[in-house]
Amino acid sequence: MLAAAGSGRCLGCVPMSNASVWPATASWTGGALSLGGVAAADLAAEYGTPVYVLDEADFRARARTWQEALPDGDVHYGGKAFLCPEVVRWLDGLGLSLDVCTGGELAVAQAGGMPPERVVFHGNNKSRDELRRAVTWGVGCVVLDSFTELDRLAALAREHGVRQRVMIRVTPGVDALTHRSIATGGEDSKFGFSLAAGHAARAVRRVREEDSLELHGLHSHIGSQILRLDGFAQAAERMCAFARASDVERLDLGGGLGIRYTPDGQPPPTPDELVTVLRKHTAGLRLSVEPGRSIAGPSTVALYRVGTVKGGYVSVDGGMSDNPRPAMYGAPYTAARASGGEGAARRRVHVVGKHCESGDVLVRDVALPEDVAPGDLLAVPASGAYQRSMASNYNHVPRPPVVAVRDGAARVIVRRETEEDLLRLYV
Ligand SMILES: Cc1ncc(COP(=O)(O)O)c(C=O)c1O
Ligand SMILES: N[C@@H](CCCC[NH3+])C(=O)O
Repeated sequence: MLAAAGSGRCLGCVPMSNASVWPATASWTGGALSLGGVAAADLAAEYGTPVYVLDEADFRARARTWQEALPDGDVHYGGKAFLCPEVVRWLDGLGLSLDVCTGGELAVAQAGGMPPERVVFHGNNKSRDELRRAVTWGVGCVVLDSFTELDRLAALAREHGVRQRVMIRVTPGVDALTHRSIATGGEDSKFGFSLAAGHAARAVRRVREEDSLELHGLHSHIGSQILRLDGFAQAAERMCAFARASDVERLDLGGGLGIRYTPDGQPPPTPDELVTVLRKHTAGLRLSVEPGRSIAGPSTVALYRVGTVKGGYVSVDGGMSDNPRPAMYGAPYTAARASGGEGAARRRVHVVGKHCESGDVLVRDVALPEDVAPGDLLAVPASGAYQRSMASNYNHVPRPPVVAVRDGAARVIVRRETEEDLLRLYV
């Protein structure tokens, strides 16, 4: 465990807000970054690089902001953004519920001791085995995504003598104005039951015919990294009308609120602003939401060590294996030197990874100190969502650890993968 950053001087502390790309406890002294009261340079020396540094206070504060925005509803954290047993324990302590979408995420929820009744199980292709595990563990709710699954779950619940609570995932036919790979509410989608085609209404009827299923509510999720409220409002209006027509009292309107990745990026609406829009249409209904990125994303900074500098290319010791988002979605990021040395003139460079393709760019066209050099530490903020959770072993690169920082102390909550871990997989 690391001790507090030496200087104790906090220059330019960045308050937690939707306008900043740095976590709540980030501070800069002489161009050197500290997080949670621990110097980035010390974190890199102790835990190596690349490393994800998670500001626990920031994560917790964002979770609480959602709870405060919806005091008469339920907040289910979208575990796909980032999950590990320690985070499950934080969520449990805070009183949040947890959305999981695979057997693996279910296993992490169990390992972290989440009460099963606060777990919601999503997914468009849950296997019989996954459903059995959910039913026998006693998950609070399964979100049905197809008629095949409806039959499968009804039979399993009957077999186990359980009346399983379910929600029906509805495709509201809404364009969320986000990258097409992460838009999920449009008519042509692999997710859910179409509202327009009447499949959602048929699913409601079918669930009500099954003694082993209890209709708990309706669900929609229109996509992710959404920065405008129009799509949410449209979905809320349609879902609310459908809920009233179907005599259903609970509505889960999913996650999807975007975050800011770069200082000049569009600031996202706050949870409060989003809930206000949802509430306009859903008065009288019990509402739940499933934020993932907007809690985990801003909490974490990725630290990399510069290995080579060649013209406009600054190569670091990670890349698309620890952050596939730029390559997959053209996602913008920013970077800053974290190891000190303010005031130098700047030049525009690309921060690139160590993988064997040209698309392995972590940050495109960013201004870094002109004298950026091998050995420098670079920090990439807004790295908490869909990075460690989507990391791969491309080129047999082991995945980085996650280190939580808080009140001047650091501790590993996900250990670094090793080459031995990878070699153990092979026969
Ligand atoms: C069903 C469901 N709920 C919640 C989320 C979390 O979304 P976000 O991380 O964008 O808040 C997702 C992912 O987009 C999802 O598919
Ligand atoms: N993986 C996507 C988000 C997926 C949302 C999950 N339903 C991203 O990195 O932006």
